[in-house]
Amino acid sequence: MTGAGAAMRRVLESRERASLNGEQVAALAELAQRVRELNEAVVHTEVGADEVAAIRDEVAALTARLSAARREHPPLVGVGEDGTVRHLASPVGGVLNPIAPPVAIVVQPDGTARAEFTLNVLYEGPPGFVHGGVSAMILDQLLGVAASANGTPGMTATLDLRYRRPTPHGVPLVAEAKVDRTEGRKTFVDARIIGPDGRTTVEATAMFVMPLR
Ligand SMILES: CCCCCCCC(=O)SCCNC(=O)CCNC(=O)[C@H](O)C(C)(C)COP(=O)(O)OP(=O)(O)OC[C@H]1O[C@@H](n2cnc3c(N)ncnc32)[C@H](O)[C@@H]1OP(=O)(O)O
Repeated sequence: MTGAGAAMRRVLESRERASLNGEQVAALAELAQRVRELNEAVVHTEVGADEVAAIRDEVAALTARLSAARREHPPLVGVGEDGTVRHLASPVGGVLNPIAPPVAIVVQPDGTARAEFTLNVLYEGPPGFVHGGVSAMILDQLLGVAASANGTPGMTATLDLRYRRPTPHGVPLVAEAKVDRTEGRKTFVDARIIGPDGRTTVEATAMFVMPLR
């Protein structure tokens, strides 16, 4: 394991996070997907007040059933040689997190972290467009994955954003991030979100710093 990977493992182990096997992850990921669909249905529903009240009570009963056995912290899956962590409950693409936008990040052979995704109305800011904070969150994660894939993971120390034009929701988007350079414990990474017309909507530059301990 690289020094960076070992350092990130120390950071995560100090949080006492459990690992799940593939079968457990798949089962909970399916549950999370059903809850995502529920979330969207809540925003769009036009059913009457009595039906809303009945559904509210059913949802409360389901929450009580799930809470019958609880972990103290959300689980993680593994730390790779480069320090890459699969954070199952991440608010960006975490398969167990029902509020996570569906952003699956893939690292390409040249080190670019890339994701193709479509955001629904749950992530709306201005009508018809993605909330700027959601774009920032997705870019922060993508930038962090690129830094990790470079063998230089760290904590976000700075995140600079330039919102060039509104990012539409309900259409396919692409986001990419790539390391520009490293200076000691600092890693500088650039990223952007690209709309369906091929034009950049948001640009970001971040500096990640590997904590000493
Ligand atoms: C694969 C998973 C991807 C995950 C992606 C998501 C990542 C996240 O969301 S991380 C959460 C958000 N970020 C945070 O909470 C970070 C909070 N801050 C910290 O933990 C610390 O301040 C940390 C680790 C950034 C730096 O702490 P520390 O190691 O003590 O840094 P320190 O020794 O003071 O500084 C190291 C260098 O970095 C510089 N630096 C540190 N912080 C900053 C900053 N905010 N701005 C500019 N420069 C900074 C210092 O000036 C110093 O530079 P030099 O070596 O040239 O003098």
